[in-house]
Amino acid sequence: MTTSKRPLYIPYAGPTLLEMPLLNKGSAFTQEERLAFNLIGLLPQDEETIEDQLKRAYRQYQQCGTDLERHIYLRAIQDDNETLYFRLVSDHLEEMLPIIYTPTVGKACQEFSNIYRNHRGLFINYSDREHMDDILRSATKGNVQVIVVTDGERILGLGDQGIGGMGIPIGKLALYTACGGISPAYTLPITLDVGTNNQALLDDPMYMGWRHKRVSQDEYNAFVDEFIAAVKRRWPNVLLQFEDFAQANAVPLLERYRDELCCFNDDVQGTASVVVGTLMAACQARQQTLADQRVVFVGGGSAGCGIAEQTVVAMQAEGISEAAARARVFMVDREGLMTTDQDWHRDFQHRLAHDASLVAEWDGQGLEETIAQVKPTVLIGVCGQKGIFTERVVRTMHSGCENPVIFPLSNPTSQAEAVPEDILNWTDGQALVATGSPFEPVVYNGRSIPIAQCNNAYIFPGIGLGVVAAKASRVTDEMLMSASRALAREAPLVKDGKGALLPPLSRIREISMAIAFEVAAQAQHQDVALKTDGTKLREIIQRNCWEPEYRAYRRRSV
Ligand SMILES: O=C([O-])CC(=O)C(=O)O
Ligand SMILES: [Mg+2]
Repeated sequence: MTTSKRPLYIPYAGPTLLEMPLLNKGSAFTQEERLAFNLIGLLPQDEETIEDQLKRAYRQYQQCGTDLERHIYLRAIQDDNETLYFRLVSDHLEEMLPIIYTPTVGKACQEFSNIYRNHRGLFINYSDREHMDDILRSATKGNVQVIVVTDGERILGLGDQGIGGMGIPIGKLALYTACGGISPAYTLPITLDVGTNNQALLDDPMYMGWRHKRVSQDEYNAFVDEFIAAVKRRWPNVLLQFEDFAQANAVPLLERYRDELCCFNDDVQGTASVVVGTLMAACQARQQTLADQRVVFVGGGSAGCGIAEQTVVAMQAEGISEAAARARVFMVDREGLMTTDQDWHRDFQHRLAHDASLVAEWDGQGLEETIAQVKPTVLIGVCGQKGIFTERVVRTMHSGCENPVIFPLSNPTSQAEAVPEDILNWTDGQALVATGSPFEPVVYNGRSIPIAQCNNAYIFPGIGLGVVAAKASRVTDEMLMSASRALAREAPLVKDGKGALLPPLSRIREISMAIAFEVAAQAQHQDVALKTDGTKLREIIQRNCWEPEYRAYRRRSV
C-alpha cells in the first residue's frame, strides 16, 4: 500500500535507484514503476506490499541468534530500504529499541570494525582536515536538518571506542526518526576521527579508523573549530547534537559553540532534562517538592554536573534561593564528596563542591560516609562503575529515608551502578527506581514493579522535532526545562497514581510530540523562533512528522 500523499518525481532509475536506501522500495515497486524506472528483471516477479515485506523481515529478525546479530540484521535493512526499516522498528518499537540503541548499540560500537558492512554518515579524519568543505559537500543529502556528532572518546560507559563510536550517532538518529518523526532524509551521523587511545583498537588488525593516538588538545580544538565553521557554511540552520565526548571536552565544546549555532550536548543537557523530568515526576507522585529533597550524585563528570545544575534551577523555580538549592545537592566522585579544598576540579565541578568545613567532623568523605551523614532522599549514579551502589550503600540510605529515589543511570546494562532487583530487595520494595538502560519489571512480594528507563531517548527526539518544526536558532536552558516538565506530566505514577515513573516506550512518539510542542513554544517565547499561535504550531509539528510509508514515484527527466 502506498499513501495518498502526492507522488514524488524521481530522476534516478535502474540499479542506482535500488541502491538508494531513502528511495528503494524493493519488491514493492509496482509494475508501472518497474517499467518507468528500468527495473524490469532486476527484481523477483511478485509485486509485494510493505506488509508482505514486513512479515518476511520480522521472520528473519526472529531467526537471528543474538542481540548483536539482530542489530546487524536491522542495520542491513536500514542500509537497503529506510522506509521498511523504520516501519519495522515502529511496529516493534519496544522490542527493537534495545537492539538498535542502548544497550546493544554499545556492543555494536565495540565490534564496529568486525561487523562493518556498509558506509553510512561521514567519517572526518584529522588528516583530511583541509578537505572539510568537500567532505560535507559530498554528503549526498542536500537538506540536512539534524547532525549527531561524536569523536568516540567516551562511548556510553565503555570509554574510547575510536571510530567504533559511529554506532552511537547512527542509533541516536534512528531514534530521531522512529520516536521524533524527523525524516531520515534530513539526518546525518558524523564521526570525527582524531585517533584513539584505546591500545586494543590500535593493535587490532581489523580496526578501520586512523591508527594513531588522539591528537593533542590544541590540534583537537583547531580541528573541531574547522569542523563547526564548515558545518555552518554548509547548513547554517542545522541542529547539531554533541554525543559521547570525553568529559574534558564535553562542557568546553558546548560553552564554545552554544551561542554560535543551534546545538546541544545530549549527555549533559539531554540527560539533565530527562533526569530532572523523572525527579519531578517522583516528587509529584509523593506529593513533595524537588526543593524538599537531598540529592547525592555519584559521578562528578559533565553528565552528573549537568543534571545537578539543572536540579538546582528546578529547585529555584519552586521558590528557594540558589544557595539553599546548592546546599541540597552533593557530588561524590573518585575522592569522595566534592569539597572546595580538592584541587582537581574543573570550573563546572567547583561550582558544585561544598565547603570543606562540612566534612570536618565526618569519618572521611567516601560514598558510604556521605550517605550516612547527608541522609539523601535521592541517589543518582552517573559514574559508569558497575555495582558501586552496594547493599551497604543502599541499606544505609534506606535507614535514613523510607522511600528513597534511586537511579543507577550508567549505560549500557553492564555498567549499571546496581540492578533494580537488588535495590528493591535491599529497600523492602520501597525504593522508586529508574535506570539508564532497559530492565525487566521486578517482582517483589508478588507485585510486579515496572522500571522506568530514564534515558535521554525520552527527550532528544522531542527537542529535535520542536527545534526543526519551529526553525529555532538556539537550544536554550529554558527549552530543556520545558521538555522536563512536559515529560513529568506524562508519568503514569503521577497521572494514575500507579505504574512507572515514566510512560512506556510504546508511547514515545506521542510523548515526543508533546515535548516538541513545549520546546517550540518556549523557543518562540524567547524569540529564538518566529512566533505563531498554538494551533498553527501544532499543525507545523504534525506536518514535520515523517511516516514510514511508500510514496508513488513518477519519472523526472534530468
Ligand atoms: O545512549 C544512551 O543510552 C544514553 C547516553 O547518551 C549515554 O549513556 O551516553
Ligand atoms: Mg550519550
